Formats: sequence, structure tokens, C-alpha cells
Amino acid sequence: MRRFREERSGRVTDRLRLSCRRRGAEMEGLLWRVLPLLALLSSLLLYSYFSGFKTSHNDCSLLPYSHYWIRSKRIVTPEGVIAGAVEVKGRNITSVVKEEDWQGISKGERVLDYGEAVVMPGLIDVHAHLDDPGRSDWEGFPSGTKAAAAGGITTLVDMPLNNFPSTVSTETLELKIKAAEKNIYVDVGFWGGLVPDNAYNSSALEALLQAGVLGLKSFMCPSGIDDFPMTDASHIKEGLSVLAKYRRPLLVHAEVQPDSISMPDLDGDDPRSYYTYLKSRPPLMEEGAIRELLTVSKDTRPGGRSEGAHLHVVHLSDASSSLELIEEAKRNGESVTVETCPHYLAFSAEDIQDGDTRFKCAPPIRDAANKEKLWEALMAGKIDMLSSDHSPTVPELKLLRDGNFLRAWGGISSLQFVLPVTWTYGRKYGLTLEQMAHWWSKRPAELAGQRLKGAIVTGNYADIVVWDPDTEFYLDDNYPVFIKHPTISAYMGRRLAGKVLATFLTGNLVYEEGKHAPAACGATILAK
Ligand SMILES: NC(=O)NC(NC(N)=O)C(=O)[O-]
Ligand SMILES: [Zn+2]
Ligand SMILES: [Zn+2]
Repeated sequence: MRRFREERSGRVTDRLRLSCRRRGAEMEGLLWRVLPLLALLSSLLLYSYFSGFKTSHNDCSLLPYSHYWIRSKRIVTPEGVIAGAVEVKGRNITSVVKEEDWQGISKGERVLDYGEAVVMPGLIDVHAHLDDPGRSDWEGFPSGTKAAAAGGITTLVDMPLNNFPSTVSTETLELKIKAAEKNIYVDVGFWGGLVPDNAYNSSALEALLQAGVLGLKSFMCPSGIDDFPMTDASHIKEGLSVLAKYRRPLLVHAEVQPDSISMPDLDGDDPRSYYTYLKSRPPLMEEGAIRELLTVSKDTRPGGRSEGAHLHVVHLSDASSSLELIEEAKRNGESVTVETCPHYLAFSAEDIQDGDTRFKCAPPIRDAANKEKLWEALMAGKIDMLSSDHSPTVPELKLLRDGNFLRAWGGISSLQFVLPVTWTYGRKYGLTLEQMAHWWSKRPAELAGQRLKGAIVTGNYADIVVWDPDTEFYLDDNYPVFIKHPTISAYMGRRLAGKVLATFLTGNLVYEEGKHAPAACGATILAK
């Protein structure tokens, strides 16, 4: 029995030994097969570690790495235009070096040398209507933000109207955020709507602000959108008092039809004539609205009821009395700013052909003398910033064939073109690269409360546009245009200077020479 057991156990041991040997051989074989794979994997890991290669989000960028230098002879920084390089690592700018210090930098790094091209902070457009959700056939987040990226805009703040439903509550903001997520090629923040329904309901307004809108927007005249009714000065006063607590701005479309203004009689006037439309919205409408606004902007003074709130007049067209009133408010210590748009700086009423409703917007484009005064005010620092007021629609509603200015949709389509337009029309007034960055990046970043955007400085997000001020091009059918309906844009067919070469968004090269990164990796921006 014992022997048997021994014998048996001996046989078992033998078998075990045999199977161990066989398994050992198998393991060895496996090891030889796996070893090269392991070596490959570890070298890939090492490579990705040292090169900053993105393993997960590389569809967000046209570059296969995320640590690199952008080099140029013209980098626009808050300290002036310098020759040198901007170091980008991941999402941020990690250093900005002048040419004289460049030699000391390790040469193993990746360098994108743009020569003489301008390297500037990405543009921040605080006034765009992307019409999503609800009217994405007018524009929509994907095409709108692709156009923005192609135009050097890295951040835009979307208006609360023209989308449906209008963004006037936490629920409607939620719909907007959902529509934007994974569909945006640049960063997008949101203004909420101040409307009669929520103006006296501070808890509703607070909920909207807590949900992340960067500020509020209201209209002092009919907006043309049924679920976005107009507000008066008393609504605005209430809105400002809530905004004060959050230190966020109220943006106002400042046109009214005050009883004191006797509106011109248009009976018998040709609706196809631009002058008929111009007559229907005189400068007095802007002036009247601003006069009313100034009765409540007093509250924003230090020690005032709404100290901490801020009033921003959007798309100023009247360069006369309206501008003087705004100047006066600023002198009185009120927290007030004003923007104008490239179309008021590029076009004048004299140039607009009868029936060409591509030029219809509100307030209207005024005469050449007014345009000159707008440029003067802008150059003198009296106008704080620029915005696109990109407000497209479907071509049918522009009534291009009919040409009826009184019935056509009002709004200029410009999102992709604002950089070259500002540059092209501003050169004769001597505008500088620093002014471009000031009006399009620094001041809009402040308005939208974006502390890490709007300037090329260490620590900021690497939101950068590279453009060539000397290249001229025609906006013709061969030009890559990304707005949804190019035919309704007043800029098509124009010759412009200042070509966008590349756009970087939080370190990703999102656009280069007609091509976008495959994935929509812009972020929604919500205020905290
Ligand atoms: N509903 C609109 O988009 N209106 C816009 N229309 C323009 N500007 O003609 C605006 O901003 O007022
Ligand atoms: Zn407006
Ligand atoms: Zn607008």
C-alpha cells in the first residue's frame, strides 16, 4: 500500500515534472513572441512621454503632439509686438521668449516657424447668433464654430435668441448646452435672456446665472423673435441689481421708439431702396435708448444699488449723440462699455444697392460720414471692443430676389471674415496689431469674465491665431467658407487682406489652411 502510494506519487511527480517542463517550454515560447511586442509598447510609451504625443484626443488637433513652440517675428503680447516664440504644452502657454533668448532653448523641441506672420491671441466674439437648437437650418453650432475657427475666433459667446426656445431659463440653457456639446470646434459660452417674464423674478434670474450664463442680454425694441420680448428701463434696473451680486454684465440692444420721437412716414417710399430702411431707424432711436439706459446705469457707480454689475451697449452704429452719452456715463464712473461691428466700419449707406438686403441689419449701416466718425472713436479708445453680430438666417428670409428691405430678415453674416475685414478697412486709419488684439481679444475676454483668455502670456490657454496681414484674397467660390449660407453674406465677392493661416484652441491646432481637425473639441464655457 505504502509502496503503491509511493509508486503512485512517484508517477504523479513525474507527470507533474513533465507538465511543468512542457509549460515552461510553452511559457518560453510565449515570452519570445510577446517580448518584441512589449519592447514596441514600452518604446511607444517612452516616445509619447517625451514627445507629448496624445494617445486619446489626437482627433482634436491637426498636430500629432502637444508640446511645441510657435515661432514668429511678430508675436502680439501685452508688452508689445515681439520676435520670439510661444511655448505650448498641453492646454496652456508655458512660456513666451524673445528672439534674443531663443538660442538658449533646447533644440530638440518641435518648432512651428511662421516667419513674418502675425501670432495673436485668438479672437473672442462676444456677440454671435448660432441659432442652435431650434433653427440650426439658419446656422447651427457645427458650421458656426467651424467658420469661427477658420476666421481665427477661438471663443464665442452665443446670443440667447434666434435659437428656439430662447435661452431665458435654466431649462432652455440646458437645451443649449446639450446642442453645443460635442458639436463645437471652438469654445462657446452663453448669454442668458433678460425678458419681462424673468426680470422681476430674481430667483429665476439667479438660477440662470448659477447655471452658468456669462451674463444677460436684453432688447429695448422688438427683437423679431416671438419668445424674446423687449424690456424697458425698469426691467433693466431689476436685472442689473441681480447681476451685481454675480459681477456679470448686461448686454443691451439699444434702440427704442420713444413717444418723443416722431417716426418718419414711409408711405409711398420704395421698400427696395436702402434709404427707406435707413429712414425707418434713425440715429434718434439709438440715442433715445441710451438716454433711457443712463437713467439706470447710475446704479453701477461705486456705492450704487447695482455696484458690481456692468452695462454693455451692443452694436453701436450712431457715432454722434449716442456715443457722447456713453462717454458721459463713463466719465461719471458708471460701469459701461460699448462695441461696434465690422459692417459699420466697412460699409456705408451710399454703397448699398437697392434691393441688396444682405446689408440689412439693426441698427442700420449709416452714411459715410458716420463711418468716419466711428473709426475716429474706435481709434481714440471711445469704443471698447468689436464683435461680429453674426446673425444669419435661411436665404429665403433674406428675400434676395424681392429685395424688400422692410420685410427681409435683419442681420449680417460675417463670422468667418471679421479679422480680415477689420484689418482691410482699418489699415487706412493706421490701426495697429496691438489694437486688433485689444478690440478682438483683451476687452472681450474681460467682458465675458475669461481670465485665462485674451492675451499671449504664460499661464493662459493656448488660444492663438496665426495670420498673414499682407496676403490678399477674394472671397469667391474657391475660398473655403464655412458659414452655412455664404450667399447671404455681404462680404462675398470682396477682396480682403489678412489671411488666417492657423488657429490653435487650448493647444490643439484646430484649423490650418482650409482644413479643420476631425473632432469637435471646443468646450462649453459656464460661469461658476
Ligand atoms: N434677432 C436678431 O438676431 N437681431 C439681430 N439683428 C440685427 N443686428 O440686425 C440683433 O442683434 O439685433
Ligand atoms: Zn441687436
Ligand atoms: Zn445680435
